[in-house]
Amino acid sequence: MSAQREMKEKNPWPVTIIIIVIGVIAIVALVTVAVLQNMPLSQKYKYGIVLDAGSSHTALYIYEWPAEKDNNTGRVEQTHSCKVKGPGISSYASDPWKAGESLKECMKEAEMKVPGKRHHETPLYLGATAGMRLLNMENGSASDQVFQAVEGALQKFPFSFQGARILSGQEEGAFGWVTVNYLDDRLKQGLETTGALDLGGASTQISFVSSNYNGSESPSNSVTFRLYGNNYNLYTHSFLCYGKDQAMKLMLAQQTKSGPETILDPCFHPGYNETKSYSDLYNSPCVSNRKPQGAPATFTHMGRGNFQQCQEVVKKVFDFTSCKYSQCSFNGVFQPLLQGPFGAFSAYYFVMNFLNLTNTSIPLDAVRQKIKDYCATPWKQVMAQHPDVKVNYLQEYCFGATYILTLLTEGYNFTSESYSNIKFIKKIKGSDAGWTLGYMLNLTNMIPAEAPDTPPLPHAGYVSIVTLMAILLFILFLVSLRPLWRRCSKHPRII
Ligand SMILES: Nc1nc2c(ncn2[C@@H]2O[C@H](COP(=O)(O)OP(=O)(O)OP(=O)(O)O)[C@@H](O)[C@H]2O)c(=O)[nH]1
Ligand SMILES: [Ca+2]
Repeated sequence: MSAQREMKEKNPWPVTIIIIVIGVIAIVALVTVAVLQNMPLSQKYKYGIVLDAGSSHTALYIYEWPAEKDNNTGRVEQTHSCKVKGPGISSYASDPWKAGESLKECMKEAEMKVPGKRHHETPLYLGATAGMRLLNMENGSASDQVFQAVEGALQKFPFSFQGARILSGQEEGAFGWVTVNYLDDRLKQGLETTGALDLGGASTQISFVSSNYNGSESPSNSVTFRLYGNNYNLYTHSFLCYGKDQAMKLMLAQQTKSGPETILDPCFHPGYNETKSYSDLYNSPCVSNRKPQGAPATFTHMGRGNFQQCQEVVKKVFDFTSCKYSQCSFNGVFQPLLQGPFGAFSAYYFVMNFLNLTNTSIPLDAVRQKIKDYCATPWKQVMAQHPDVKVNYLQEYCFGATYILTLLTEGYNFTSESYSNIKFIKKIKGSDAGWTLGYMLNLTNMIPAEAPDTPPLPHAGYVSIVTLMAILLFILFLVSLRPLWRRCSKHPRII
């Protein structure tokens, strides 16, 4: 018995095994804690809603981003959009209450799409563009009443309403540029940026970074940003009255100067024949001062379908005569040298997509030929070929395409070479191109001025290093116990 006990006491292995077991448990516990602590929490999302109150219609966009990554990059995505039925809010000037009512259907949709528990913290913004700019110029109190009606309607929803306001042309252009470059991940990576071309119904914007522009030549066209640690000096200009619908009014005003009863319009298809009212045509501040005296109530709008002649009329809506700067686009507006790739959206896309002309590697001459053939197609044939396209859109593609080509080449000075730098786009990675996302990112401070600090190690690397260090420490600990074992085995203690 006593010999057996002596053997046990001489043998240090049971102690060693206990130490090893405790050590292994400690390592497992350490690694588990490290892994759990660093695991992303179950994904929770935050939301933001922006209403784009454009001249032709209003659209609602819902954006979503992971709750812990407000300050991070390239993570905000559009999850839903809703097109408000009816015209833009500026068209309700004589019945403002209806402007508010018109938004309710899309707002109810937003209530369903955003999880209930996030409603009260979800910011809701309404930004109005050129339609309201024109109404405000024409009749300030009517514009105030429309805003009152719209605000009243939006406040009834459970979101955090942040107000409704008119965006300046600079803001509209700059936020469109931010959207495009944010979605393309160009800002975070400090890559060459993409210019933005937006063609709305009542105004159009051009925004790009040009290395020979520092803002000094025409300060009103300059917007500076510091985003993710990079400085940007953006050139931007918004041409009020040069959106597709108002430009058409300018073009028709050219043709009705003398107050004729009939016009044979080269920008409309042969066989097109509609009676239109002079007061409707001249109802906007873009043309109201040009209304011919003593014109009849209506005119017959007939189509001729001649692209070259259409180009001639369209050119007349631009003023190329005066420029007090080193270089201009048109109407005496400064524009630096075009630079880099461009994304062209809204009506640029609608029109070019309809005509299968979104591929800009097609030579400009071939593009012109295609538009020429399309314009010359009889109206009856066009309608028969596109029975499911809204007639209001269908009748305007000939003018739309001619206007786009003229604006790009004669207006902004794109050449047959630089035309291929343009991409006609609708969406980027699932989000619509337009000013709304950039507007929300700005108002929620979601783009930091400085590049965010990133952890020096990726998650897997961090876990491996912690594990390795733990094992190493444990081995060191065992080694440090060795003299103790030796002593134990040389001088066994006998109880
Ligand atoms: N073909 C076609 N045209 C469209 C469509 N949606 C809008 N448009 C037209 O394209 C032009 C520009 O539309 P938007 O970009 O929505 O213009 P907006 O935002 O209302 O106007 P702004 O306030 O000037 O920005 C207008 O003439 C619209 O009537 C569409 O789905 N198809
Ligand atoms: Ca717009």
